[in-house]
Amino acid sequence: MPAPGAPGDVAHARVVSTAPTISSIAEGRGLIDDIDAQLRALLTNRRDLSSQIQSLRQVEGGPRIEHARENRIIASWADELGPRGVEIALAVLTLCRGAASQ
Ligand SMILES: O=C(O)C(=O)C[C@]1(C(=O)O)C=C[C@@H](O)C=C1
Repeated sequence: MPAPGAPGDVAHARVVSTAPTISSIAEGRGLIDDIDAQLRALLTNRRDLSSQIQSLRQVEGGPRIEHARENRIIASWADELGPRGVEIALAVLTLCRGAASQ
């Protein structure tokens, strides 16, 4: 396993909520819609970066999938969000690398 901070390591920093206190449903929904748009943009960037990494590894003769790295990623999501975090991590990985069997 890579040393903390080394390439390949997974950040485990705890994220603290910075959500403001809202005074109406419409305000809250507006903020949620903004967050969802940011999440989609982040996921699009993540998918593109993941695809480039997979291609670089394959050019070097390696496998497209790296299970040890995925396990560290899943663990970081579990640390932060519990069992639902694991589900999200698996969905993110499926979005970014397709089905694991490919
Ligand atoms: O970090 C890598 O080595 C990647 O290829 C990226 C990524 C990911 O999307 O997080 C995708 C496929 C690998 O199995 C592991 C992780």
